[in-house]
Amino acid sequence: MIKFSNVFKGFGGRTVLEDISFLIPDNKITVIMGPSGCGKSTVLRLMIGLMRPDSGTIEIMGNDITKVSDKELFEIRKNMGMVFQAGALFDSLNVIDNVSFFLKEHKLKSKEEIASLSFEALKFVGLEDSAYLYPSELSGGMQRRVAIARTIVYRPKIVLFDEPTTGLDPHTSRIIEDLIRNLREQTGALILIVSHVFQTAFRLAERIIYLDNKKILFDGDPKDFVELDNTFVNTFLGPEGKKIFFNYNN
Ligand SMILES: Nc1ncnc2c1ncn2[C@@H]1O[C@H](COP(=O)(O)OP(=O)(O)OP(=O)(O)O)[C@@H](O)[C@H]1O
Repeated sequence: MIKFSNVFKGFGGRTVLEDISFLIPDNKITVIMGPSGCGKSTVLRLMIGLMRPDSGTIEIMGNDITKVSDKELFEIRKNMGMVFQAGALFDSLNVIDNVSFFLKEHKLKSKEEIASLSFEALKFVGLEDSAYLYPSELSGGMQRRVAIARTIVYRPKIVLFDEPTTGLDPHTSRIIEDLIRNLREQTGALILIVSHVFQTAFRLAERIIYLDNKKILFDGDPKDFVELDNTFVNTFLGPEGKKIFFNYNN
């Protein structure tokens, strides 16, 4: 469970998040949506402790991370995985070494266990035959799949995705979306996705949090979201967004 309570965050005197509160349960795929610049990435960065709020509390699995030491934060973060938008792979390492990097770096398992867990993660994303290729030899979609394998290899209980399908073609986006759904089904992990791609949001979301104008304007069922008559939401979705939702849900 992730819980934000009365969180404020600003940069250089400009407020980006104003009195944000929400609770993300373990058993649902939650998607945070909102226009560019509304603070979605800031929410993710606060969640993994990369930055601290100006005020308010952020609980991760019952621990308020705004009050813990760096060492305690590191322990809590072992339960969290973040799949970055651009994949952020190490170009000088092949696929399997990218996937096993974190486990090796922190000496979390024996050599044999690391090898077996890494191949298992690669198999999950369907790339076991690409283990010895380098990132430059992979398509954009394959790079994102490696990034997912690299995150799930240490079995985090919470997996955060920053724009997982932005810039991908519809077919590749579907592969990534199916992987995210399988991940939830097979591991029961809490999945939180930040996305402004309507297709991805509406195919995956069991719950939507909509952020705009510094506030949470909606938190609930996707069906209620598209039916909401709110000026900000109407502008964001437009007739096209609503059409996409009803295409996926009828
Ligand atoms: N480290 C920082 N220093 C100064 N301003 C920042 C910083 N991080 C974010 N901001 C500002 O905060 C606002 C929200 O940024 P953020 O990246 O969280 O938005 P976003 O919703 O993720 O946008 P996008 O969808 O375009 O990625 C923006 O105006 C951005 O310029």
